[in-house]
Amino acid sequence: MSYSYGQKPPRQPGRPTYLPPYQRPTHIPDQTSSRIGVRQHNYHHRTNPNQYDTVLQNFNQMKLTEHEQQETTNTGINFDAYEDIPVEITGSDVPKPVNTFSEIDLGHVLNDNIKNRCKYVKPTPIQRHAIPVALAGRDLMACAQTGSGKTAAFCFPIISGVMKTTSSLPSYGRRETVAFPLALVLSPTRELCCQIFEEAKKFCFQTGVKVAVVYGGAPVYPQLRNLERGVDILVATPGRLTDMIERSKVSLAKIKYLALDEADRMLDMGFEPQIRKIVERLDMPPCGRRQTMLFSATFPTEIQRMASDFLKNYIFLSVGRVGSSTDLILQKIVFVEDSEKRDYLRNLLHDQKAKGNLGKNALTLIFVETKRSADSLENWLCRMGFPATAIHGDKVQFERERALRSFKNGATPILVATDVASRGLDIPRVAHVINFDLPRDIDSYVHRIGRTGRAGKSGLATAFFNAKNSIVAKPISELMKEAHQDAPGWLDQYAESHSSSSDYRRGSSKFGGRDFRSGNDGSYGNEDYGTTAAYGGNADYGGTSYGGYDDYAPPIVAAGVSDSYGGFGGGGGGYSGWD
Ligand SMILES: Nc1ncnc2c1ncn2[C@@H]1O[C@H](COP(=O)(O)OP(=O)(O)OP(=O)(O)O)[C@@H](O)[C@H]1O
Repeated sequence: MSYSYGQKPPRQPGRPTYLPPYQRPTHIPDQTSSRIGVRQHNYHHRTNPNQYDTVLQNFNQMKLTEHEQQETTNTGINFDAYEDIPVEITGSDVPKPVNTFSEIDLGHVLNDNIKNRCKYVKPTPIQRHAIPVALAGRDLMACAQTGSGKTAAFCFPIISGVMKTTSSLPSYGRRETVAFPLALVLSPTRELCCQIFEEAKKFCFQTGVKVAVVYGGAPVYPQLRNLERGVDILVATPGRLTDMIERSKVSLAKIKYLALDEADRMLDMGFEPQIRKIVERLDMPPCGRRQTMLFSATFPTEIQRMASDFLKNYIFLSVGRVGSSTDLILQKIVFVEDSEKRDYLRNLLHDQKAKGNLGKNALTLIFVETKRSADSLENWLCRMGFPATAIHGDKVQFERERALRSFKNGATPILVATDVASRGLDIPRVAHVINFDLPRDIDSYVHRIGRTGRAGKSGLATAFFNAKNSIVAKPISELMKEAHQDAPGWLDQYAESHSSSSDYRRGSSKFGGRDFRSGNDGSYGNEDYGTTAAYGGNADYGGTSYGGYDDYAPPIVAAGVSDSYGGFGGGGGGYSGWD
């Protein structure tokens, strides 16, 4: 069955036809496109007819100027966007937040780097709260919205702590055969690992602190050579790190600081055993003798409970509702059947290009579900004349890096990606995220759309929805409303029809909005975790969510991995396909 966009989709009798805001004729005349073939008269407002248009107008006012598009520094951050954000801190003896970097004793050189190299004028809310907690030596579980500066929030205290430690240690006089880092930062993907490494190097300039990186898919010898020169802070993906530890190239015996970025991903099904091995069964000092910090934008209750094994007397900090998206991202959801997605996408991209309403240098990131569909969509886009490239877990690392580079520098301003690019990547000019295929859980959606609207800038996120995506109808609708955006009425109808089914998971109140130790009774700071009713019997982390995310598939030996391990004389054994 086929129908044109804007007509009532099948099997939802009574649903008002939804017309996306950018296609509406009123208020913003130049947003209407004949290309997309919308029947404008079909649109009926549900509640407040102007609400969505107002958001769009706001977006247009906020949209990236060409100057902003080109800038690579962070002076343009819109801190006002974060000022009235709700903050929840639980735990005992919580250190006071700060308002400025100069209030924090990070040391002269690091402060200088923050100010002059990074051009950070003042700390973001997560930094204001997390840095004092970390500097006080406390363990921390921290959640804050995508693009709000979590990397610096864990890097600054670690660098500062390492600087104090290294000054009392002899400097590396010769090449070491075993590296003994003082700090370990773990991240789930190779690209994120490289990004954290680059950020950390920038922060460490002239501090004397040595940063190194190890990640899968890349030749192992250059990484080993760097380690031999000495390393204070090691940024790593778990697979390659485990391999290096088992081959006695790295020892964790001197670790004082452990940070897990995207911690919920690192501890979810399939990956938890590998993290547990690194943190609990190799030579890492135990909980209490190291400082542990976990960061993410999403933190399901069940994962919080698991993560608490790695922490001692920790502080839970959430800035913004955990798992929420920022108001800076204008979310649009359009009903498109699978068979019509490509046509819709083509028209959308043509339209975007013709109007230039996202800025001349805008980058567009398109998420699909599988590696195969990433390749296929990339090919199709290129055939249609769009400059596109693709990134996914079946590409060898060289191809992945090349694709990302050509996207970042604008040579191919369209990137088709699987979830391998959904978390953490900070690409300033991403103005539009398109969920060509919606993910099956709301957390992935939050991370994906979070590739735009970063560091106080605005962004646009469009999702193609059809009946197959009913599982996320309710959480997306809630997320949109929470971000003061109008979810279409038909989405709520899908949400209602689906909410009673057994595989529904993660309504907005369920997936870690607060410290799991708190329970529902507000008894914050309960250290004996007596209020476990908050997570007991929680079935919302059901097993259906992870199938299909091929880049995050549970451990398998990927082709690229065995290549890169050739130099070690064989496969790494148990090395996972997820970096
Ligand atoms: N205090 C600050 N002032 C200005 N810019 C900042 C500040 N802190 C961080 N940034 C910038 O904000 C951007 C987003 O930061 P970062 O990548 O750490 O976000 P994040 O919270 O880790 O996001 P995600 O959840 O997607 O991983 C980066 O470009 C970073 O340089």
